[in-house]
Amino acid sequence: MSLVIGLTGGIASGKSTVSNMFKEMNILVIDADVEARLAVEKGQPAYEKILAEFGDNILLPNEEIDRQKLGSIIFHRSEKRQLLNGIVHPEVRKRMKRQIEEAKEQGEEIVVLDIPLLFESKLMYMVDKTLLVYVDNAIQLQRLMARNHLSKQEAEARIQSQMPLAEKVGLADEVIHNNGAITDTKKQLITILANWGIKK
Ligand SMILES: Nc1ncnc2c1ncn2[C@@H]1O[C@H](COP(=O)(O)OP(=O)(O)OP(=O)(O)O)[C@@H](O)[C@H]1O
Repeated sequence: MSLVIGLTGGIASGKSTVSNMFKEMNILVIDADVEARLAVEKGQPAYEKILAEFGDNILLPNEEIDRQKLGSIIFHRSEKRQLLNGIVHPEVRKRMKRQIEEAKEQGEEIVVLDIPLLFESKLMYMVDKTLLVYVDNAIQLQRLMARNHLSKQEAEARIQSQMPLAEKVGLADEVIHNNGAITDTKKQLITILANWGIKK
């Protein structure tokens, strides 16, 4: 069998926590955020395109793209954000597809794609099953404030800029409720995998 699982959630909902559980089970995880970083490295197709659009003042002294600077440029300018996404997203999709193919060739039966914006970017076609890591809003707020040292207001603003987790619940094949202890989260994961025919 071969199964591609799309893992998603919201900010600080517990995606990395669940992704680490997959890795501990020796299941390959492809991380969209990592691929997005690699896709804009010097020498990659997106690099020259970004320079052509944004100019070389977005470069660091080592000629790599200053992603923070780029982030601040696109933060308040949606047309620039769309332009950048139009360059980077197709490359990320290509990289992930290539890795899925390579993994299958090497006999991997299960591959996880960790994609924070799986539903927003409508990438469901890339996976066989979708798995959402859900937390209640109050816990999400607490964990985000603690992890990123944010005020309540800052954390709320970040959560509110995303598609509500409650809305994502309706789109996912399976949901892990990550409100409780990590051990409980792990149990839910094992049950879901068993439902999908995967024994770990
Ligand atoms: N069940 C849990 N109990 C207690 N703390 C948890 C639990 N799950 C996750 N956390 C903590 O909550 C924070 C957010 O979890 P994690 O980093 O896994 O989320 P994420 O969805 O990957 O976040 P992001 O997409 O924002 O990087 C982390 O500090 C993590 O250690």
